[in-house]
Amino acid sequence: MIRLQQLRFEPSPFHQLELDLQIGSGQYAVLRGRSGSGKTSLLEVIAGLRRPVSGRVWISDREVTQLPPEQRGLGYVPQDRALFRTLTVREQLAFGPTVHRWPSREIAATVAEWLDKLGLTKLAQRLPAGLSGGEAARVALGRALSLRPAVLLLDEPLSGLDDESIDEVMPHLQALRHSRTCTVLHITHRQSEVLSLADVALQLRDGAIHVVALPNSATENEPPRESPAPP
Ligand SMILES: Nc1ncnc2c1ncn2[C@@H]1O[C@H](COP(=O)(O)OP(=O)(O)OP(=O)(O)O)[C@@H](O)[C@H]1O
Repeated sequence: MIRLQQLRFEPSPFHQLELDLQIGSGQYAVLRGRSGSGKTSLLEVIAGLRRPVSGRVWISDREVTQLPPEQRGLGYVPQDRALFRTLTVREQLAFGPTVHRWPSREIAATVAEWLDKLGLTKLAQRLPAGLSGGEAARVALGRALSLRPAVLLLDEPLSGLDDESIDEVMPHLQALRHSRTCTVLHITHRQSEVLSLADVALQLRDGAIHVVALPNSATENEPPRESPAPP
């Protein structure tokens, strides 16, 4: 669950806004907004990388507004993916659990699980420089998921990918949606990603987060289990 209460943040003009939002546990929310509307800044506030001017951030029934990023229980895939240049694919996935001092057997098991789920096992020894765009996107996803976060923040996870690479990554995002194992907030410019993935479609516009109606095709089999609070 992600809950934002009367959230105001820098840079200007966003410090004049008060954003309210609730995304229910296990829901996959897709947020659109014009370039420069503040989507990345909002994700950074939720992740703890940018301090809000005022307001509160809740993750899974726990207020995290004052907590550093690593104590918030979330995974974050930044827009540029920011893979570690000198770490292999296996080491990227092991990074979070290692920093959090998981037992080595548990680290090995979770890394093996995510390498397998994301189709990365054969690439485990590769460095990021040797990866295609679709492979790098899957590694960034695996690095964020290996800590089993309650909340996953995805900043344009398919940006810069050609159609074939999108087809390669999309099934993993859809599997994540259907697994209901974590609450996802996914930023995009593309309506196609809303239609393929969203339980909840949101738009950042005129200083507020609006809930956008989804065509039946996106929800016909699986209606959202909980509606976000009205903005
Ligand atoms: N550290 C900063 N200092 C000053 N201005 C900033 C800073 N970071 C972002 N901005 C500005 O805030 C505005 C919102 O940026 P942000 O990256 O959050 O928008 P966005 O909706 O994610 O855009 P895009 O879709 O193009 O990625 C932009 O005008 C940007 O130039």
